[in-house]
Amino acid sequence: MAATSRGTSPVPPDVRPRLTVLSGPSGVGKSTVVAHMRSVHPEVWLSVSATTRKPRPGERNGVHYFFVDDEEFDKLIANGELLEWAEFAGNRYGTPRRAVLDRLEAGEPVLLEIDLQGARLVRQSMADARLVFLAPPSWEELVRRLTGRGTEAPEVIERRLAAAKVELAAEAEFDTTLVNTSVEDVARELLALMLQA
Ligand SMILES: Nc1nc2c(ncn2[C@@H]2O[C@H](COP(=O)(O)OP(=O)(O)O)[C@@H](O)[C@H]2O)c(=O)[nH]1
Ligand SMILES: Nc1ncnc2c1ncn2[C@@H]1O[C@H](COP(=O)(O)OP(=O)(O)O)[C@@H](O)[C@H]1O
Repeated sequence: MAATSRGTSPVPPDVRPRLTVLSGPSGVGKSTVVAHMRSVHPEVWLSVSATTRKPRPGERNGVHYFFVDDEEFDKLIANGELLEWAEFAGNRYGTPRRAVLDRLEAGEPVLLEIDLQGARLVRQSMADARLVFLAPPSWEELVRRLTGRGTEAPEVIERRLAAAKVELAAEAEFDTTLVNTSVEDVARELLALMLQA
């Protein structure tokens, strides 16, 4: 079982953890980097978003996302249960508010993996959040990764690449950029950032 008790937390006692937001274009490797970091440090907590997107093969409800329909998503918004939400490439995604605030109040580092619009909303509502941009080594490599993943139809890939152009242009809004050349290196750097005061 994953270690979750405070005793196994990687947070040094004198550090007050902040909210870290990891963003970057579709296909850059956000999920891969986060999965690697959590395989090495299972005690690091990652917010699980709600989405109206259909699950991909292997994705599990409550683990990768909370998969909901449009009506349920409307209710989450109406009840104020989302810290932020955005529409991305035809689906809606949102961060459940309560779980994030509980973790921060408990003094644990919190990681959100969300899109550019969500990152901007978090910056507005939580001024001390740390925004980390995950960049591809090159545009060609981003196209290769998104296409090579093989999870989206060609027209969905086109929408995501169009969104990627917008996202890449927003890099300067972030506090830090990490270039995803080596998954292991980036995962280590991301954890180090999360544990910084
Ligand atoms: N604003 C916002 N974006 C999210 C949330 N959860 C996931 N996303 C983003 O939605 C986009 C699409 O996610 P997904 O369909 O899983 O595709 P993938 O990230 O390319 O594998 C990505 O940029 C995610 O980071 C959320 O709760 N809020
Ligand atoms: N550093 C890397 N080098 C090579 N391929 C990578 C790297 N990081 C991720 N990938 C691959 O790129 C594809 C997209 O990664 P994924 O984590 O799904 O991206 P995102 O979550 O940002 O959409 C996957 O096939 C993944 O295996």
